[in-house]
Amino acid sequence: MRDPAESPTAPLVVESVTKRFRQGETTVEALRNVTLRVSPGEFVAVMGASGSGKSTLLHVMSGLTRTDGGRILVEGQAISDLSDARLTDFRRRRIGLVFQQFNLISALTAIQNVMLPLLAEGGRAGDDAQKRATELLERLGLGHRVNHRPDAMSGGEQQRVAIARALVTDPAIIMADEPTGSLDSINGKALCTLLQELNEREKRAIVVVTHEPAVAAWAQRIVVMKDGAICADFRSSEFQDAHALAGHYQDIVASPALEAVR
Ligand SMILES: Nc1ncnc2c1ncn2[C@@H]1O[C@H](COP(=O)(O)OP(=O)(O)OP(=O)(O)O)[C@@H](O)[C@H]1O
Repeated sequence: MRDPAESPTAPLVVESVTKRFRQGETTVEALRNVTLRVSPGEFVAVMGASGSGKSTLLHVMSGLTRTDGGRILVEGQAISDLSDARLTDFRRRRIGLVFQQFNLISALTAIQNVMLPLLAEGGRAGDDAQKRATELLERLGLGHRVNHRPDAMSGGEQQRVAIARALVTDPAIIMADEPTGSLDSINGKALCTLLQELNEREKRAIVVVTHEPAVAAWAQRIVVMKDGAICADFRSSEFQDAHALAGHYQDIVASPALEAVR
């Protein structure tokens, strides 16, 4: 019988993943046996205190960092089985990555930044790539910024360019690491609204790492990490508002005797 965890329709499956780092004489267990399944069209927020392992989890899920044990499957593809070159190619095509610092190339215009993942592909180069990048920028309200360089754009605009770049290959999943971390509250809220629209209208699977309950409240499901393990997994709809959700999250983080839920 087929293992349901290997369903090709699951955009992301994390199976018993471990990751250790050497820090001088000691070894830090950044991820301890983490298991997580993201269903098609699901919007998941990963929360946790500083050092709990959120960024490490995002890095291994996206193939930026190799695991020490366990498996990561993106659309059924075990990314740990891929060579470095094939993993780089797979990540470019199937995973849309968004970072706190936008990570745009400053010498390139907005449209050139968005086209980059397609140009690396070769097949969709040229007019097609330009058309798709223009459409995406227009859809994200940046039609008037197509030929601007990042330093001539606001933080909110730069992050929308980064989202357009993440979407341009029509990836299986969007993964974002503190995407509102460099934005003011108005632009942060606009970014969350955009992510929610992409999730609701286009059924995009999204995983956002954040330490802010106000950001996590936009997701349907919230997993909380503590000491490298998932210690809570609940739905945001269980809470009346972001304030109530923040209270629950603080209780979880403050609780001394938590056991991993998975
Ligand atoms: N490259 C590295 N080398 C050594 N230790 C690391 C490395 N990356 C992470 N760690 C350690 O792994 C643990 C988890 O770190 P991680 O950055 O994933 O946490 P985080 O929850 O994302 O924290 P923050 O919210 O502060 O970014 C921490 O103890 C951290 O010091």
